Amino acid sequence: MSASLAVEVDNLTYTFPHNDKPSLYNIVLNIPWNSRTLLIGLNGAGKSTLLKLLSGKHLCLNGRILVNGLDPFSPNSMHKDNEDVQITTYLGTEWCHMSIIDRDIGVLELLESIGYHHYKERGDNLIEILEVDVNWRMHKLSDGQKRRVQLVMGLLKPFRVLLLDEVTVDLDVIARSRLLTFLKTETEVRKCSIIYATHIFDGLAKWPDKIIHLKDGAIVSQLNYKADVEFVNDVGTGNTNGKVTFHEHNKPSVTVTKVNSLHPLAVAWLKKENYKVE
Ligand SMILES: Nc1ncnc2c1ncn2[C@@H]1O[C@H](COP(=O)(O)OP(=O)(O)OP(=O)(O)O)[C@@H](O)[C@H]1O
Repeated sequence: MSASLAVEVDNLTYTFPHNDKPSLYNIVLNIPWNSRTLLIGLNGAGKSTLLKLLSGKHLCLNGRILVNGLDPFSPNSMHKDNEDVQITTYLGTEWCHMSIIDRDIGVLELLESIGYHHYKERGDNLIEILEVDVNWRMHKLSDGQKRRVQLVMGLLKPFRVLLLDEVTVDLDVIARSRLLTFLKTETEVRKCSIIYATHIFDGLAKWPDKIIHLKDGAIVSQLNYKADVEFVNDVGTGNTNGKVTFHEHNKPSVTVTKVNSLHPLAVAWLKKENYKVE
């Protein structure tokens, strides 16, 4: 089945049972294939609720949601398509807290239990990117190492639509940057799209195609990244915290001055971790 858009949402309003107020209002979204969308918003803005609805975790009663042309709540949407690709992969909070990751179990055993042999080439690529050692035992790992194993597991099967709800908080900057590069390449080389909700913007300057700002359950702004956003040097003011200027009738419609950040230093240090300690 071939859907012309990765995700289509029309007039979606969602209220949790026993809540008075909707958590999402009148959401309209058209996400094309081969795209990367960032969701930005304060705590409680509705990012997770939107991703959960797209993943079929909640039933949408008001409005229409199609992911790969299918209602995500219908059982058909869970099936793989004929290229052995999972329609939706949702990596969010509950997934982060799965109990298996704290058990006394080896990484290889864990991966084999979810089809490592079937997806061996992709699995080995992810293992290398996320620097996972298949001989590790889960209960002896740090939080970040556990998350890296989990990401290998979560991404082992190719997806059509990946919904990421801030799952990179535990990763060091190198692992995060390699993961983001892997995901970007995925959307460039095969038919798939990613929607990523995050509060961490370091290293994302060249990543998205689209940025969506959610506020109190509503989409209040959207930018098509390439056309709308330009990074400029801040000449003369000495401002190092960054300045954003909105231009009403121009393209790009937003200019962002380059900012001072410790992110490049952290990347440089961690990339050459094989220093000898004196
Ligand atoms: N299970 C639930 N039952 C009732 N209300 C909920 C539930 N989950 C979320 N909400 C409400 O829905 C609104 C949106 O929450 P949501 O978790 O989508 O925000 P978010 O943008 O993901 O926030 P954060 O950045 O903190 O993760 C909030 O007002 C929240 O209180």
